[in-house]
Amino acid sequence: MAGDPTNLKEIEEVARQCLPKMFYDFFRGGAEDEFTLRENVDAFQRIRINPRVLIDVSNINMSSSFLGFNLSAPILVAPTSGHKLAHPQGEVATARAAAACNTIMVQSFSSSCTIEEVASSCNAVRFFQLYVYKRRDISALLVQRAESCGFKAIVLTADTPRIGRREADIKNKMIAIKSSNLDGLLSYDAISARDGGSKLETFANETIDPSLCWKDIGWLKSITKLPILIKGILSVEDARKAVEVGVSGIIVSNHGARQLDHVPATISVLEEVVKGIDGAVPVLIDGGIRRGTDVFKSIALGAKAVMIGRPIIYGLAANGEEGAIKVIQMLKNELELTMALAGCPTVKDITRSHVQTPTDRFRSLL
Ligand SMILES: Cc1cc2nc3c(=O)[nH]c(=O)nc-3n(C[C@H](O)[C@H](O)[C@H](O)COP(=O)(O)O)c2cc1C
Ligand SMILES: CC(C)CC(=O)C(=O)O
Repeated sequence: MAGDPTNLKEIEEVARQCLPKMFYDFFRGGAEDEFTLRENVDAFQRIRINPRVLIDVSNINMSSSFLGFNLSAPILVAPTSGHKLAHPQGEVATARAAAACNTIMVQSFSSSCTIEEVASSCNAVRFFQLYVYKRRDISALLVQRAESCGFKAIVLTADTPRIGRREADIKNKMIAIKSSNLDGLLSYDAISARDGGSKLETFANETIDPSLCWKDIGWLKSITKLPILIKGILSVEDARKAVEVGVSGIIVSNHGARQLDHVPATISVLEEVVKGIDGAVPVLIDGGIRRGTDVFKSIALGAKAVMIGRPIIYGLAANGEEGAIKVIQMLKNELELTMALAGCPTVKDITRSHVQTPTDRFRSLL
């Protein structure tokens, strides 16, 4: 890879140089002032690791599982739209990278490659992320296609009744990402012909159903047998509701800070969400995970595993499937070293006492 990057930040820089400005800005950007975008990363840096010594760390085992599926490490690929804007092979390259690393990819509803193309590209466990459209028949059809193509879970994104205000996309007049999944079902022509603003925003707001609410989980359950995860939970109240309606897992996420600015960094609410549901279902987290130490901190605060969004796209842009593999491998290598240096030979050995949060420091002063 150009410049031989040694960390995810440097891969982002290679990607920036490869990508047209409109697409780099779309991938990188957050909502409005990007306060939460910075917080997602900064909040990890306010957490300290408490290492333990004189523990045999000659063998580090990062293997983990989620919903009964084995993972080589507790790191999954988050759903992100439009991978062909990053690389001509799009999500097929991403899926192969996830498979090569023995992890799970969540394919976006707004993917450039179809559900069927991704399913036939490799033999790996895949989940499907769902947006519920005003045209429920379209969303139902995509769920059925995913189920018949062997996807193993539906990830319902709950934080996008409308798209957040992403000012770079507005300035750049961002195109509406063409999702092949919608070929023959919806036309982009009317939107492409419009002037001004982000066409992605116009398209999303015209299609996504803002009336989606808790009772609709019943509808989703009626059309699929797959386990359902809810993505976009930031409060204990909503996490409890998700458990009440019978989901199989929760994803603490603020959509990579692309929806509502000034919501908390995901890592700062993880622990209360996990405690609030008392282990009823497993909890994943995404947002700002850029180092193996971030994965370690997330596990210590109760996540079953993490998901990564932008870094995968940057890897793809920099070097296709190999680039995405490099991203996952880098994080895995960093996690492995972190576990060794912190005295944790297995993922189960990572406990709450291995980290110190700002709240812990405040309490110790009282
Ligand atoms: C370019 C981009 C596209 C995204 N597309 C989707 C999407 O289609 N569906 C979804 O649920 N989340 C989407 N997300 C949010 C991610 O799933 C994830 O929550 C976020 O990227 C995690 O933060 P990180 O990028 O800091 O790792 C997208 C994020 C980015 C950056
Ligand atoms: C089509 C969009 C809503 C995709 C998305 O989730 C994002 O860009 O964050």
